[in-house]
Amino acid sequence: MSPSNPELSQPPLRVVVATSNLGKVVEFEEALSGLGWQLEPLGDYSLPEETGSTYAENAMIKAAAASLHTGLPALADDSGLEVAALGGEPGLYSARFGNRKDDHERNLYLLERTRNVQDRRAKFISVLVLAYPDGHIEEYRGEVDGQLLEGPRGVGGFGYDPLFGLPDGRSMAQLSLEEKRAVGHRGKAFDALKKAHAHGLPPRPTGSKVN
Ligand SMILES: O=c1[nH]cnc2c1ncn2[C@@H]1O[C@H](COP(=O)(O)OP(=O)(O)O)[C@@H](O)[C@H]1O
Ligand SMILES: [Mg+2]
Repeated sequence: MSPSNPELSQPPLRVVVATSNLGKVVEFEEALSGLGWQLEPLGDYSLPEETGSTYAENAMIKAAAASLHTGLPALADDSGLEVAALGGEPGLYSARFGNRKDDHERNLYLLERTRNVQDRRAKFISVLVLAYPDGHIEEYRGEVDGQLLEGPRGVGGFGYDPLFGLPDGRSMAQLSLEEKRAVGHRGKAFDALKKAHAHGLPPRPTGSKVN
């Protein structure tokens, strides 16, 4: 390591993971290992309500609030499942679909709502927002197409993963963390983020844009 290289002499970029969803925390850590960032937990801080009308707005609300609270850059994800036969439901409201209380109940409700439905097309969408304390925002999006299964398969992942079928016949819950990152919506959004931050990018100078 040459001390004359300013990038290598920078301390690691500290980034707050602005989610209280444990499934997402695991995926953030796995996906970002290798970037050299120091990921900081959200701690006791409660994120504001998702009052936006798009995934990007919701992710921005969460990331900006966490960044303001901590004085550090903060990374948030807003994501959802869109089922073609339900006109894109649950979409933005995936986390509270049918007012069901947990992932298991929401999956049962989804199966109920799609019983005897022939068109099983579904897609997962993730939007990641990295917000800096000075108000600068970066946004990355990823999507994956699949088929709603007739019943749950697999025990990995979280949320609707056991009901989300991939072209190879497996459900998203049957993939390892690495496999889900390679084909999944959040993994694709992370790929875009990592591409923009390749070369061990140091904290961005105020006012300039990274992507
Ligand atoms: O990778 C995924 N697999 C399965 N379900 C997911 C995935 N990503 C998001 N979801 C579902 O969509 C919901 C999106 O939640 P949202 O991003 O609004 O807030 P959350 O971080 O509070 O859960 C999750 O609670 C989960 O049910
Ligand atoms: Mg949401």
